[in-house]
Amino acid sequence: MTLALPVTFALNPLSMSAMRVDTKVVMLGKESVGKTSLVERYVHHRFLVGPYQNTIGAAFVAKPIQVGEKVVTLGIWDTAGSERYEAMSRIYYRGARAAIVCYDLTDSSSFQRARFWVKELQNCEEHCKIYLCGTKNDLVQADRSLRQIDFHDAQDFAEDELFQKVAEDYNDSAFQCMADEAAVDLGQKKDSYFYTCCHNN
Ligand SMILES: Nc1nc2c(ncn2[C@@H]2O[C@H](COP(=O)(O)OP(=O)(O)OP(=O)(O)O)[C@@H](O)[C@H]2O)c(=O)[nH]1
Repeated sequence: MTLALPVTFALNPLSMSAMRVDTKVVMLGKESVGKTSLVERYVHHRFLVGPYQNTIGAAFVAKPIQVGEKVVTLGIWDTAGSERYEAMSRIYYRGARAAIVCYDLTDSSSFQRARFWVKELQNCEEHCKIYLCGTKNDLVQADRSLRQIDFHDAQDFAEDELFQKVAEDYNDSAFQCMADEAAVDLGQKKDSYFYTCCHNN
């Protein structure tokens, strides 16, 4: 089966409403962690060498992906990592069903920034699944002393958040039971998960 070619844009999210995508995915993380490179690598099978060019605002790419018998088209928003664009990034993650929060394995401050985005998403986008992604693994493989975020710290963070989520969901559902008895509609239940992965260009 053939897939349509991906389409890339750098424009306003509101103007994308005409394009049919099955689900919205947002890339978040500190500047220079490698969000654009990750998307480029996956969508266009290339790794751009040369001077680093920071993303301004955000870039959009629609990527059809074969999943069993179906084709699922992801609408991927690659946001700018610079704190200067933080307010804009909030616009781009709105309504996202998945967020890939990236941190650079060789930059501890990028992990702090990843924590910031995770908290933000948990507070503001309750139906968004969160995927934590450590980048630049090739640098760590070449020189282990470059690693600034221990694998277990990242794993602990994901697991702590996971169990925190379980407790919160339990609390919500217990509260919902009580509220149901009192015939109060509390809306939809929270749905948030963590995944960890390592990216190696
Ligand atoms: N060695 C190595 N370098 C990488 C990797 N990913 C990205 N880079 C480099 O890191 C720099 C930043 O990469 P980008 O993909 O532009 O980072 P970004 O997160 O999109 O940055 P912003 O647009 O500022 O948010 C570039 O010079 C890339 O070549 C990787 O996996 N390994």
